[in-house]
Amino acid sequence: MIQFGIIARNFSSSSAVQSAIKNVTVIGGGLMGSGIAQVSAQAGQNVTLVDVSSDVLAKAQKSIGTNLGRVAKKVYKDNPAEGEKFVAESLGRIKTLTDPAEAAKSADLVVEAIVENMEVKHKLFKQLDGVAPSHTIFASNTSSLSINEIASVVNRKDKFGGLHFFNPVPVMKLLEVVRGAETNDATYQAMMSWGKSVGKTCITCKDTPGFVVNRLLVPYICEAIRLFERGDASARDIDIAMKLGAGYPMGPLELADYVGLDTNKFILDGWHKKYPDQPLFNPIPLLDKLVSEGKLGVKSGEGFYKYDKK
Ligand SMILES: C[C@H](O)CC(=O)SCCNC(=O)CCNC(=O)[C@H](O)C(C)(C)COP(=O)(O)OP(=O)(O)OC[C@H]1O[C@@H](n2cnc3c(N)ncnc32)[C@H](O)[C@@H]1OP(=O)(O)O
Ligand SMILES: NC(=O)c1ccc[n+]([C@@H]2O[C@H](COP(=O)([O-])OP(=O)(O)OC[C@H]3O[C@@H](n4cnc5c(N)ncnc54)[C@H](O)[C@@H]3O)[C@@H](O)[C@H]2O)c1
Repeated sequence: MIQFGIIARNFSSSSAVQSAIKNVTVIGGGLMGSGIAQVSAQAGQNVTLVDVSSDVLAKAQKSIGTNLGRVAKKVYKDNPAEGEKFVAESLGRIKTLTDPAEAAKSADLVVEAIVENMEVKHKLFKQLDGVAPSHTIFASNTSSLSINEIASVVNRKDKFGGLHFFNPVPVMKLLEVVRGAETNDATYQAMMSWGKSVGKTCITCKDTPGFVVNRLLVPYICEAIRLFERGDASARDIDIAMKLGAGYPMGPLELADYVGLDTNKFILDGWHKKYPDQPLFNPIPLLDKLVSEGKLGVKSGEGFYKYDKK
């Protein structure tokens, strides 16, 4: 029910926050990009969703339609015709393209949600910097990479920041707004208002590893894996403990499976390489083993638990 509140706020005219940003280009049509496109379109913005794969774009449009339907069913439960109109209009605001450069030409804001790889992100932003209008703000949804390092390849460093959403995007209420070393006040303010306009509660973060949430969440998940690895408690009991004893919606091992064990490992390895003296970032043999066996969590059908393959 709490989730419902925030979804409704996305497009309720009485509480909607206005943003000067009207045209948003979301690059990467996977799990996060499709969610970011959805909440933007729900909030009345013109969205261009870009992916290198047209199959991914078709899948994204389908899942956005399904998720908008979920929203409509709840918000317009007494007025199904209005609900259908809401879904059709929101979907109508999303166009899809496979060429990021073309999509950036008309953007006020570009939100990048592509693969978590510095080189690939650099290549993309370098290309976009040459074609996007000078007023266009660039933002990355990176989970664990440095915003300053991503921004290092563009000229518009003052118009570059982080917009870190959480999975599932339509449900999770937080947006971390990351100020890089050179992000100027106007860009920061524009990112904050845009975040509010898409229904999120925004917090301000510095460009430190994991910002706020992942800096706390990743070591917490890792400690749970280590606890399980030592044989101190079963996976089920660890998860029950944190749900019933600490009020978390998911236990840490369920959450690790949900986020993806490969993603957890990628973040940990990256931080370990950069900060070898921080014991919280040390590699975890059990995590390495599960990933090497292809046990990546929900998406692969098995991690700490078994799942029906999607
Ligand atoms: C690693 C990265 O950088 C950062 C991250 O993203 S870290 C991960 C952050 N995410 C979390 O911590 C998630 C923790 N888990 C949760 O909050 C909840 O378990 C959950 C929201 C995922 C699911 O909630 P749960 O009550 O178990 O399931 P369910 O009843 O199916 O869903 C609750 C609501 O969310 C909606 N929902 C669930 N999954 C959804 C999805 N993928 N898309 C859209 N809506 C969804 C449901 O429709 C339902 O809406 P309602 O309450 O209005 O009816
Ligand atoms: N999954 C999460 O829980 C989560 C949460 C917050 C932030 N993030 C971050 O968001 C980003 C995306 O994560 P995701 O889980 O959505 O990944 P994903 O694999 O679901 O989607 C990434 C998409 O980007 C596309 N892509 C790759 N290179 C591209 C390019 N050059 N141009 C256009 N499209 C390209 C891929 O085809 C793929 O569809 C990553 O930086 C990740 O760290 C992920």
